[in-house]
Amino acid sequence: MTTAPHNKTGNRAMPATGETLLEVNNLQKYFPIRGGLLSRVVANVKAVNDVSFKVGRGEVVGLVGESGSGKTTAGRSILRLIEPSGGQVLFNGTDITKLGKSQMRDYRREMQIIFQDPFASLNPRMTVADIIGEALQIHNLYPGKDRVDRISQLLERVGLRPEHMRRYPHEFSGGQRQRIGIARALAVDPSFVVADEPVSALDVSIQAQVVNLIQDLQEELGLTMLFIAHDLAVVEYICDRVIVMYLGRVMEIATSRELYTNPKHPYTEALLSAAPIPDPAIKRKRIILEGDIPSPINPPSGCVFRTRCRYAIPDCANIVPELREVSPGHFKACIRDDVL
Ligand SMILES: Nc1ncnc2c1ncn2[C@@H]1O[C@H](COP(=O)(O)OP(=O)(O)OP(=O)(O)O)[C@@H](O)[C@H]1O
Repeated sequence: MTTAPHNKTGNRAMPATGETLLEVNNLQKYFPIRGGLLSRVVANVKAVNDVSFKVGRGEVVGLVGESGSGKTTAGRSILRLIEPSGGQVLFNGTDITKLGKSQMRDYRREMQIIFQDPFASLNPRMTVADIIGEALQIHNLYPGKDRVDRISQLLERVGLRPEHMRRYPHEFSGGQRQRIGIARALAVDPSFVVADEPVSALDVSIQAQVVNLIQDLQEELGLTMLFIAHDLAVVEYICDRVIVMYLGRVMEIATSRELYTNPKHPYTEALLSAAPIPDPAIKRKRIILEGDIPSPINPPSGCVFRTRCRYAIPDCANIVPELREVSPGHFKACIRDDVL
């Protein structure tokens, strides 16, 4: 999306209830790299490294960062679509990383995902009714004729027609497929949804429609959402608060408004400087981030961003900066307070 439409609701600093639904503590996901004849672990890709944050009930929190910063891995680890290597994921106060398969079932219903790629994420051999109905069947919801009614309702709610349920994914455009993916995620009435770059694979001309649909559904159903994106304009529009990630770590957390008007981390400053600004009255100097994101196999010592940071000082190589609150609700992981 090149320009962000006006936020209809205004950014809410805190969820309406102020109650925490999701609490992520020191989440880690390492992918082992094996080598040699015995296929031993020779290194680890530290995709998510010590990530902590909270999401309030009804809140929409953005997770942003360049490609490779660990956003998708974090989202999937939280849902246990992949197993975290360490840390806690408290959902409604229960650490779901400790649950067995059957106990996890009830939580799976509560926690759903909208995938990034609507072409890869829908089984081409299943009809739309089977795709949307699969989770209903697993969880024994809306049995018998109610199931068809439920699927019809969901299709209409996402802007498709009930008769579409007999068709196959290849008969739909990218935007329509993502609508099917949204209907699938919402079928079981989840309270929490991870939207993993839900529009980035879509044609620019239809991205705003799908973002608007997600926002309308979020408000209507009171969903709690983790909205993953690398496009800051989308995040500013839809999110209450934003978490900025870089190389597996959290760099900054703030309300959307605060983050956009008053970034406190050099990485956020650089990301924002590269984003298009819908308001011509706001001027930003473009900061070029030199080089590529380093390898998560062997991340820089100290602050992982220091090798690309224009404010780095020698201490940044030695100190892993803690995420600390620099003003109410505004957190940053940077040892320098004198630059931003
Ligand atoms: N299964 C895997 N095995 C090994 N490394 C992986 C695996 N999945 C992801 N990674 C690595 O983990 C790091 C984080 O990847 P991830 O996809 O979570 O980042 P991202 O911020 O979501 O990026 P993108 O926007 O491109 O999806 C990358 O370096 C990636 O190569």
